[in-house]
Amino acid sequence: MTLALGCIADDYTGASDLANTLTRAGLRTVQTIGVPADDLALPEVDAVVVSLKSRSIEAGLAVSRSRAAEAWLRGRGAGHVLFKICSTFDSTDAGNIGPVMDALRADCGEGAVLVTPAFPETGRTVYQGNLFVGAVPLNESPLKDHPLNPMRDSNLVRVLARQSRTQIGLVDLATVTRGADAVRARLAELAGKGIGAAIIDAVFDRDLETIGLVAAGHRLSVGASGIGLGLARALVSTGKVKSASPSGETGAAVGGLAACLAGSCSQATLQQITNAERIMPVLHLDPDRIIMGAGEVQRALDWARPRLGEGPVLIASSSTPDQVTALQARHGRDAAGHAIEQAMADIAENLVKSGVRRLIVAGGETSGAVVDRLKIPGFLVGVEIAAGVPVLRAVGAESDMLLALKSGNFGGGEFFSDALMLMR
Ligand SMILES: Nc1ncnc2c1ncn2[C@@H]1O[C@H](COP(=O)(O)OP(=O)(O)O)[C@@H](O)[C@H]1O
Ligand SMILES: O=C(O)[C@@H](O)C(=O)COP(=O)(O)O
Repeated sequence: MTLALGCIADDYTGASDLANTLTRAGLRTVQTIGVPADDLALPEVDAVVVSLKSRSIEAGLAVSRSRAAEAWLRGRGAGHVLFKICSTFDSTDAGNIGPVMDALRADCGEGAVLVTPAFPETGRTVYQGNLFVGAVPLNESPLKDHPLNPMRDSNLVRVLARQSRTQIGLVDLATVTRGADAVRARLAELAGKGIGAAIIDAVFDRDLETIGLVAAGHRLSVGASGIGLGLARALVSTGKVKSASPSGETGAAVGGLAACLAGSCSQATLQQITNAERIMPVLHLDPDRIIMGAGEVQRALDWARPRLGEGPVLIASSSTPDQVTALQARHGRDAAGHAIEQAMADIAENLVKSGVRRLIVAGGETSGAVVDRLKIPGFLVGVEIAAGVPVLRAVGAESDMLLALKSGNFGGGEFFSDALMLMR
């Protein structure tokens, strides 16, 4: 297998979002959990997305895991590696976008790396280096209240400069609009000044196509699914990949019981949970009791098991920004996040033992904890439920399962019922 494109995603929902985008753009794509074991049977593909849970861990660990993934991808022929980050640039001043980018850049000897989280299909656009989420700048969006990485600066040149050892430049929209040669000239100018990375503006998919054409001639890029779209279209239009029509199939129906877990506290997920109350039983966990180890997991299982035979259930730890802040003040941000993620993983593991084979998880870190606990080594990408969220079929796992890993911010108001309709 010689890969046309190698990808390293810093969380699992982000990885399935990218795998979905690449698949829809005609690349045969598989999503792996971590660096694949030698004996994992992978189909013949154009792109592999290695999913890491490295967005919110210590920067040194994120770097070493990302480099291991890069080595594996380059070893399979990937000339270009995309480091997939969140479309809302989720990170802190300690990292991990800057440190990982610096390390991958040093490994491949890249001049100036193109960086953009733009993903217009989901309302993420970048202008003059400022990230917009829908109609508002990042720092006015719900991401200002993210439980792990509150985003309070919209200027990505500044944000990335605080995390990286290299200077950060800007390739503005006027340059992108003039086309690929203008972008190449600007990048060369920045690299000549010793600037190691540039935020590049993008508002429409056509901007990402221009960026993809340029990036495909480089060894490394950093961004969200939008730049993945640009790269995929460039690989197809230049004949490096023969476009495969996305089958949208994940094989035979798996049947079995269905459940939903929500650990995301995003505004979108909170609304989706409220709407789900109309169509399925919903249990709201008590986060304090989870952290104190007070039997909350057992309470959830005792609640869920008798109901599962009747139809899907939803178990949520999610709370409003004020409640999240208060909980973190009582227990600490990392301790609270970790304990709740592990409780979700405990619940998922036991639900699968009870026969759940169709599982929807809302939240990137939450999905990471759940998928790790279920020891799923990889996924095939199926139909799209909502922009950035496909149905996934587990490969190489103990149980034949369908999953949907939803980024906290993605999906329409009826996401849970939309997903269940497509997961048979
Ligand atoms: N009620 C709560 N209070 C505080 N933190 C919570 C609560 N519920 C979940 N969390 C934590 O918040 C984080 C949410 O992150 P994540 O799952 O990545 O969601 P998103 O996709 O919205 O970023 C996780 O670490 C999760 O354990
Ligand atoms: O790019 C995106 O927005 C998503 O693919 C993503 O990374 C989601 O992260 P979470 O919101 O933490 O799930």
